[in-house]
Amino acid sequence: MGAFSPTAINVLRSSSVVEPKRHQKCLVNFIPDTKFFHSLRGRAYKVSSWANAPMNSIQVRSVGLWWIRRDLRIVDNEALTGACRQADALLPVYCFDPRDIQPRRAAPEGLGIPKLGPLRCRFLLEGLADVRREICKLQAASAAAVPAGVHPAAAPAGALAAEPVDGASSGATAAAATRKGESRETSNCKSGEGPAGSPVGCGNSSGGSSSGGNSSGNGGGLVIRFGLPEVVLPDLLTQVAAHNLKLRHVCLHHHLDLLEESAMLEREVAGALRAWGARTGVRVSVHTYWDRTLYHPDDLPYHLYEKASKAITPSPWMTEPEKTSGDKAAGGSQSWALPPNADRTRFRSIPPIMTNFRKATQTAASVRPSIPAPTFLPPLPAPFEPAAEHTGVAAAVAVLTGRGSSLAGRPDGEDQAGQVDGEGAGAGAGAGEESLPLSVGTRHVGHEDRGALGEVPRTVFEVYDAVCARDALHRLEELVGLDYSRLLAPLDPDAPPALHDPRTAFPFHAGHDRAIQRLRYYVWGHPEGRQASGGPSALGADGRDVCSTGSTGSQAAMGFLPPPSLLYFTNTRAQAAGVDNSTKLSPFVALGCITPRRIHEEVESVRGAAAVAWGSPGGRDASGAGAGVACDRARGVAAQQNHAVSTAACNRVPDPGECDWLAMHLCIRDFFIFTVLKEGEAVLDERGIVGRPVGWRRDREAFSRWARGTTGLPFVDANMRELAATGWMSNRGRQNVASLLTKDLGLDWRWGAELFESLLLDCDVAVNYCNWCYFAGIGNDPRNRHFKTVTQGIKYDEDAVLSAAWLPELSRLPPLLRHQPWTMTEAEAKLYGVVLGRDYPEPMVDPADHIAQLTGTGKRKTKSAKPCT
Ligand SMILES: Cc1cc2nc3c(=O)[nH]c(=O)nc-3n(C[C@H](O)[C@H](O)[C@H](O)COP(=O)(O)OP(=O)(O)OC[C@H]3O[C@@H](n4cnc5c(N)ncnc54)[C@H](O)[C@@H]3O)c2cc1C
Repeated sequence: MGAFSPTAINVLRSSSVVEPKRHQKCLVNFIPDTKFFHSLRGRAYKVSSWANAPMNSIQVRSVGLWWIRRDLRIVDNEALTGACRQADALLPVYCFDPRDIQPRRAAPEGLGIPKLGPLRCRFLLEGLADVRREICKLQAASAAAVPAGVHPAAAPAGALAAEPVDGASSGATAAAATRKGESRETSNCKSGEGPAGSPVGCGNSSGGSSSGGNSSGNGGGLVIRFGLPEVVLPDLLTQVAAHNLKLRHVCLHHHLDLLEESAMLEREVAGALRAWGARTGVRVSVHTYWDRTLYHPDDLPYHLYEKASKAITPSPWMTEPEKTSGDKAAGGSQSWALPPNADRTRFRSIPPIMTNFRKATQTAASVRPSIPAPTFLPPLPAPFEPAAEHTGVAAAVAVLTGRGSSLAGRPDGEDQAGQVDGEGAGAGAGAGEESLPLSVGTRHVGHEDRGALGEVPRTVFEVYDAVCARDALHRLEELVGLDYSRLLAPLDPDAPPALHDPRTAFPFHAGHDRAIQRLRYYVWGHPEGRQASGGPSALGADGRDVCSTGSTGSQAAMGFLPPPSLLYFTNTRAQAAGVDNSTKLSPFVALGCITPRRIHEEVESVRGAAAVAWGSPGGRDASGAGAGVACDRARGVAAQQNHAVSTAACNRVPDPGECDWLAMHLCIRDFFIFTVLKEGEAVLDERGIVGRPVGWRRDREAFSRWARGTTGLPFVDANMRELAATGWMSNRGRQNVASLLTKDLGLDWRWGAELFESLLLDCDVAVNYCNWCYFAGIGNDPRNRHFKTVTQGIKYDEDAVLSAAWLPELSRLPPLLRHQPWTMTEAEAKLYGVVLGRDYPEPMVDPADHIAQLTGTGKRKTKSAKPCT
């Protein structure tokens, strides 16, 4: 008798009593044959054979739909936590939206290159594979934690209790037991995780056969689709509704993005889901969250800004936004009618000068604490739950009916065929039970029709093909002179991640754990965050490790653990080369692998330890003492924070000032984002934030030399080639190449911004376009940012490490000549075998304009730290 006990079978049989209002759910599943009946309100329904109902699935009444955007993490994710809170099932969905990948502007006005270039696309695929793995682990752990006989959604974490398959308690037990079995199987993926952290048997990203999944990737995880979210999401819900006939409530949870283009998309998605709800009678609600900044928009000290910016006249772009009935952001204290990305008036008082913003904000606002990952994930709803064709419930159905376990359900939310009175079942979106349209179709859903989760594409080229962006990719390749198919190996979930270019300053792969590892390495000196690949920092002309403060693996093995790089942050951040000269956290932040507030938390805990070590919250006391004596205390504080501080790290406890320096940069990032919220699309406009017309040149040839790194100015060229090949460029490099493009070549700054947008691993449209506006002189910063690029190179890449790594044609030259090859004498040219104009281009602009008198090294004075005794 399969998994059902005789009692359960009796319950099943007796359940077919027709009582529409109270036992709708029973009607759906247990009326023996198709028949018409009338509800208490007089509506007539046709109900299909119960054998066709989706009996092998746990029927859910509410679904939390987590629309994953730039929040590829399960820790500190309010959208995920919200979606889990009151749902029987959780449906995490990621959409490759063609609009995020295709060009921002078509040629010839724009560059016609993909917004999402291949390097960041690859980083995104890694991030997706990582979050999928994390979800999968948590799903497995949640299923394993559910006691037999309890629907997983009824387990802790506040999920609403959901009923198991109607009346079939032992059936539910069987289902739960099956889930347990599955979870055991899938939880193997934890221990079986390969060296790359790749999933094994967890619905792996290749979609290949694995112990926990099937070929459609139904071993758990998230749904991955190509298409417009406003179309994809309702379609998925239609599938869910077809298999969950008791579905009453769908709650969409997502983080907000920036700019009007995103606000519009979010409105469209909410509208499409509400329309779907109106058609199907399922109540739809929408909850939005904000995670883009360190400080939450609700917490900013607007009153202080008002004071600071009394004299400011609004820019010509500042118009009142149309008031719409936006969704109130969930999560407590939202006191605004519109979400932040749709309400520019709210940010009117954000000071135009960054220092004013930073000082007021850091003085008066506090950072919200991060939130942990949910301890429990509701299961995926049918038909996306792990394959259950052979589960106890399905087997019992087959036995009872004498038929196979083929399924039927609502084939399509729009199909109201069973509603013979023609009354719109969904007329009352948000209506209660009575308006739920009952099962109508008799379409048999075979195995091949089960919801496939979808796979993480193995190559970036699959992504471009799927969204018709191959031509755009070719244009990019032509522009930068690279063939990305040679640079980017496919993602292999069963192998360690492909090696980066050994010259890269960003030798990291996406993922939350990797972001945390990097953060802890940087601020605490945790050795596991040290990367094997040293980047150009290891390539100093004299063999010296110029910027990196880390140790090699063998040094670590000998007990020489690295001091935290944070110790040197103020000194090294401005440097143009090196892995550890700066945190390298921006790509993780941009993709949402980690939040700025999580970084801030770690920095604050270091500050706690540092303040103790230095004997004062402000850092070193006047005598310069205070370090060594307090190392033990520092260790104690760190231990309380669950950090093992290495002896070497303890010997070099950072001055709290270093912590301030890092926190300040996170605040600078906020400034750009809030400026964009204030100024809106103006940051994308040719005339920029201040609305100033400038006659930008549109010389393709000149732009192409800049993009390929053949301007003849080695510091600029090395940076541009590094960007094209690795997706990374230091802040120093970005400033110099932007200055050359806008101030010396006078080329349209938006071309530069578009190329950066496509190539940067850390591209954030607000930060990128705002920075470009500033360099183009059309931001609202009064400073004229015109750089002497040759001098800058000598100052911030003293040993010409970058040119050595990226300009092989100059690598034979000594550092000073690598910075200024045009100064070679004939004898030197002969000696080194380099002819300007043949091996390396003549400078596009007069190099004399790029040389200033050097006034120092440009490096801050290194603070000495006393070792522990
Ligand atoms: C023309 C131009 C374009 C830029 N485009 C981007 C972009 O698309 N995305 C992006 O994140 N940064 C951008 N930046 C800012 C800056 O270059 C990078 O944030 C920084 O280089 C990232 O390296 P890091 O993580 O090691 O930063 P660190 O120096 O270690 O700083 C820590 C964090 O502070 C923030 N931060 C530091 N400097 C800045 C800054 N100038 N502006 C904003 N945030 C900052 C970042 O989140 C960074 O991760 C741009 C700068 C310029 C000049």
